[in-house]
Amino acid sequence: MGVLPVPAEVRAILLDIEGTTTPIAFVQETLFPYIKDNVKEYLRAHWEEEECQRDVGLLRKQAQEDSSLDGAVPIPLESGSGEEELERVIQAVVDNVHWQMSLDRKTTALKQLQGHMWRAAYATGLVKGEIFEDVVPAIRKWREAGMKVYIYSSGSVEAQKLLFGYSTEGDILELFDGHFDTKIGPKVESESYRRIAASIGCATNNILFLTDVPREANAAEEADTHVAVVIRPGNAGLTDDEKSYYSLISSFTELFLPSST
Ligand SMILES: CSCCC(=O)C(=O)COP(=O)(O)O
Ligand SMILES: [Mg+2]
Repeated sequence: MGVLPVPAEVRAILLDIEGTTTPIAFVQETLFPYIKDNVKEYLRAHWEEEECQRDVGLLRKQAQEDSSLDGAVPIPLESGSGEEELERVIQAVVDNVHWQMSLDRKTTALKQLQGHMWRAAYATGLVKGEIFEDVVPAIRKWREAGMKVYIYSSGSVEAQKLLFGYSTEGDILELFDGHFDTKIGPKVESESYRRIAASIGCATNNILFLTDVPREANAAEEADTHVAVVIRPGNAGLTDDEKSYYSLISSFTELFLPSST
């Protein structure tokens, strides 16, 4: 087992979810198929609700921005009433969601809808958020040492709270001091890490960001945030350059806090 000393100036640990706290397989083989299989039925059942209409509005706006992309799927406005017209628009939303998911896009519009759809899957016990076994004990230790702990995922804050609120370890939301999603900015842009630091009320170099994705680590580092790349079973491989450049950990237990005994 390796040991990675945490710089003394670090006051907060910022955690990615997929590939860091949680197996990629859980997201790709459980959460995402649930959306693909249920989106049409969900839209039919919730179409008249304000939240659903807000989600569709966001998806429509995103579709307009995406109109020049290969394979993009537009979402028309409902013109008139009637079952057939409703089905036409719903089918366009379904096709748009499937298209975005085929590219694993991280748009806020897609992530908002996904978060709302997973509510029922978690609440009925169909799905439980999977978490690597080292995660909870390590976070407890960090918190005892006075560290603040935050989540930053492309998954919406609502989706994050469901995953940790209905997890294989029970409701562990109390372990986190806050949550960030793409509303603060994309994970591959350094400005997002400056905004997160401002929101936490610290300097960017008071934060250590743990992620499986080198592009995200690179963006955080550009903002002067400390980073470590997490290697978990099922994660994408790293290049030799990435392996030698980044601090790597394969378990949260490898982080060594200055005050740890
Ligand atoms: C928060 S649960 C769903 C995860 C998700 O939708 C996703 O895109 C994962 O992105 P991450 O930034 O956690 O790698
Ligand atoms: Mg990730």
